[in-house]
Amino acid sequence: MNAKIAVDGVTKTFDLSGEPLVALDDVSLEIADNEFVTVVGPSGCGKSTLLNVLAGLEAPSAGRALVDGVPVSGPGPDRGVIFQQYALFPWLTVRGNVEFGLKIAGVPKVERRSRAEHFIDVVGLADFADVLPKALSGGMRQRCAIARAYAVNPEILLMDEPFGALDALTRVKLQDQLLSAWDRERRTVLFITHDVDEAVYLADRVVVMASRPGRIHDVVEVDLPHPRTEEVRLSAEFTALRNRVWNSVYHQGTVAERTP
Ligand SMILES: Nc1ncnc2c1ncn2[C@@H]1O[C@H](COP(=O)(O)OP(=O)(O)OP(=O)(O)O)[C@@H](O)[C@H]1O
Repeated sequence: MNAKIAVDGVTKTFDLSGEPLVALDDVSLEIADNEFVTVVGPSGCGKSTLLNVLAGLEAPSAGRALVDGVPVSGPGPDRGVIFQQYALFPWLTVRGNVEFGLKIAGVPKVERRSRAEHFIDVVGLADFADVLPKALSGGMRQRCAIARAYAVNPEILLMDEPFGALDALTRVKLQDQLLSAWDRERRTVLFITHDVDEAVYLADRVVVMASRPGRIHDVVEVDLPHPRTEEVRLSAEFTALRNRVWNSVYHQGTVAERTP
């Protein structure tokens, strides 16, 4: 595989009140250019730590994270990060928030405006461009955060449970919007979730992690067709994959015991 992202034997140990805590134990993973990979696993298995290492927010204790073959040494404009809590500036409008990253990147005003407009439209917020975040619903705020991340044109999107705080209906809508944005503007995506359905619906590949120590337990290829639609979501193929991932997440002991 021509890897866009490579995680090469990454171990991350934290100091927990004087005791070492192995959050990631010798984790290796390759993600191809424009691939959509989701990560699921029990609480505390190291999903966010893995994402933070790739974002350059945490340094590995051993091993390396590489982007285009270059070791990650800190955050960079090639990687857009979206967290569960939409970190919008409350004093800026939707347009102002989306333009902010472009301003920092030194993009001239006219281009800033047209790029922001384009991505606000992509996430379906055109009618709310001049509204402050306090007047938006949770789902709209998260769409604004996604537009902001997309606008700076990062090659990689690192998303840490971006829809975790939303109700089920909004979540499904945002999954569809994210996928249609991804169909139009392909990116390499690493997307963390607790939701097995979400993991399967969005992904080309689902990585299942296990805890204590945090490690990769299973990798499931998702060969469902694109565009993903309600028909795909309700198909027998989707259900079979979902059951497979569910068993891998919730019956890890059983699977491991069967492995010689
Ligand atoms: N800064 C830190 N200092 C000490 N321990 C940490 C730190 N960050 C994470 N940990 C520990 O590392 C382990 C993995 O945490 P991480 O947040 O990566 O898991 P997670 O799979 O994302 O969990 P969740 O699904 O609950 O968000 C946990 O046991 C956590 O307590």
